[in-house]
This record gives sequence, C-alpha cells and structure tokens, in this order.
Amino acid sequence: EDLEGGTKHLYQNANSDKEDDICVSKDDGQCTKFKRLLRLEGHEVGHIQEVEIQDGKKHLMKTFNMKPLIFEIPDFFTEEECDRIIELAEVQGLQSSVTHNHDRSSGIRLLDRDGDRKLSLTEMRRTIEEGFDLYLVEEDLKKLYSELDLDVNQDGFISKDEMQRVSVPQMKAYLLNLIKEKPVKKSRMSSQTWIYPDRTNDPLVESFQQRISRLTQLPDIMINSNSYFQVVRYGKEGHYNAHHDSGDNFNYPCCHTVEHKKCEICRYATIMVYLNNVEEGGETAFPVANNETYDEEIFRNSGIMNLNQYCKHANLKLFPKKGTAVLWYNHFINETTGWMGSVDKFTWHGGCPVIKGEKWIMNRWIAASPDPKKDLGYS
Ligand SMILES: O=C(O)CCC(=O)C(=O)O
Ligand SMILES: [Fe+2]
Repeated sequence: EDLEGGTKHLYQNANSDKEDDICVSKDDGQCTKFKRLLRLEGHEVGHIQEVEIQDGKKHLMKTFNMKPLIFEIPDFFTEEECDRIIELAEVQGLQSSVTHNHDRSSGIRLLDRDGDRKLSLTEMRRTIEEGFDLYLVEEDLKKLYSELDLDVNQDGFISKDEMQRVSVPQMKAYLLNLIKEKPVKKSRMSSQTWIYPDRTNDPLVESFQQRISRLTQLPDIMINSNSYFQVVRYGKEGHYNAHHDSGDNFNYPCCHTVEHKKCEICRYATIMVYLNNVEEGGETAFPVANNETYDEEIFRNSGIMNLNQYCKHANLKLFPKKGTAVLWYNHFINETTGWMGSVDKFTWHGGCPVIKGEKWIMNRWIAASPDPKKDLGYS
C-alpha cells in the first residue's frame, strides 16, 4: 500500500462531513445537543489508517471489508500479551459454551413455512435448527426419517397424515440424544470464560480497555460499562455457526428500539482478537458479506449459516493471526437520532471448524445504552 498517500490522519470520523451534534428537542422547543455515535470511516478495502492506541506506538488499521465494514489491526496484542490472556483464562477455567436462545423444553413446533401442509426437508431442517440448536444436513434428516419411520411414502415430504404419526416425545428423545452423541452438529462447539476487568488486577487488562477506547473513540461510559470480555477456545472441529452479535438473535428486542418493555442492551461494536495461530481452519467467516441484496428467508433456507458444513461457501473469510484484532459495527447509525440504529444484517459471521490445532480468541462487545443522555454528556 501507498502509506504516504494512503494514510489518513488519526481517527477520521465517518461522520465528519455531517453535523457532529444532534439536536434532541425538548417540550419547550429548546434543544439538547448530543454527539453522534461514532463510526470510523473505512474509505475502501485496503485503506490504511495509522492509529495510536498505545502511547508512543503506532499501529495500522486496515479496512478489510466495506459491506459490512470490518477493520483489521495487526499486532493489537504482542505474542506475550496473547499468551498472558490465555493463561488468565486457563487459570480461571473454561466452560463449554452454550447458546441460550433455544427452548428445548417446549414441544416441537413444526414449521410449515410455505403453508402447503407438508414439511419439506428444508422446513424440517429449520424446525430442528430453531427448536434444538442442532444443524443437520440432508443425510442426517434422511436417517431421522428412516429411524423414526416418519416419511412413510418416502416422497421426501412429511405430510399432515405422516405428521400425525410422529410421536413427539420420541422425536425429541432422538434429537436430544443426537446432541449428546454428535456435539459437532450444535451451532457452537467451544469452551469459554468471562474476564471482568474490575476483578482482575492485571495491567494488561487495564491497557486493553485503553486500547479499545483509543481505537473506537467511543465515550468512556460505553467503554467502561459492560467491560467484561470473553476468552474462547476451540478444539478440533470446534466452530460457531453464523450469527449476529447483536439484535435479532437475542431473547428480547434491543432496548433502543422499545420503550418500557423487557429488552436487552445491544452491542454496537465487536472487537475480536486472535490469541494464537491456528494450524489449519478456524477462519472467521462472513457468509453474506458483499452480497448485493439480503433476504432473511433465502439466507436461512440456504443452510449456509451452518459454517460447520458450508464454510467454503462463505463470501468472506479472515484467517486467524496471533495478536491481530478485528473490529466491526453490528449496528448502523440512525440518521435521525444520531444514535444506534438497525442491525447491519451483513454482519452474519461465525467461526469455521478448526481442522488442525486449536484456536483461541477474545471477544469484547461495546454496548450502547438506549439513551444517549446516559452515554454521552450534554454539550
Ligand atoms: O470464532 C470466530 O472466529 C468468531 C467468534 C464469534 O463470532 C463469537 O464468539 O461471537
Ligand atoms: Fe460473533
């Protein structure tokens, strides 16, 4: 890259051509000014910006992709720092990762999406994905059909009559057993632990806070609240199917989208750091990146969110490199409020299966409160 010409000044703000302040009018017609939520500018793929995230040390921030916007920051951590974080996690102990948004206790809701009163293989696959967090391929479904004698006329569809023969407890037992026997079919296979900066007397953890603050330039209150981070280890075949880090995959809507209702604080940005080099596999995949259009149904029906099987179909992949940080924004900015807007659907992402070796990452999510008044001072 042409560093001389291509390097922009520190921290160019994507919104620099717009008003920095947002006017929120009050009843008396006066207005209170807030700063817009910052979103760094990517310019174009390959663009490099110099950033000073540590005193007296220069880092490069490279635009890896525009849709969604993804930045790569090599050497965000030194090798020793990566090893130190892994050590911290190991001392604490890691637990098997679980996904919470699946209720296996309820009955099976057979999802006849197209209303033709029979279930296609795709409809059955999605019924099982959504109800059991289990990602099956055609071969697995055929086995399920034959072992439970579901598809009596063997036409590949489960009709209304065939459906009535299904013993729900039997089918549930079959699938729960499959989860136990083949954990690799689950959406996620990894172990993890949470590290809380305020409970960890470690200068590196302190410095990490400062680095992400300087990198993202988000207000201190956003950096300092929900400041815990996750360390994840994937062993052989470990993976994480495509998901959004914020918004629609949660149990409740984002707090900034609803009033007086049960909600979750949504995660404006994700910072992920690779803590080791993976011998083979373990890429971070963005299956719909750069697609011209995005349709939720088409994507979910396509099955390619199953990265465990279809990583090769993902549009965009990042290869793990020890010490490299990756930054992306899970939400757009709402142009009217200047605050967190809708989820950027193109951020569907996950971890491809580790083929050889192991993979360690750390995840740090920066949440935005529903109320800019809380996150930003009045001006
Ligand atoms: O393992 C990866 O590369 C992605 C991990 C991820 O998306 C997550 O933990 O939320
Ligand atoms: Fe993620």
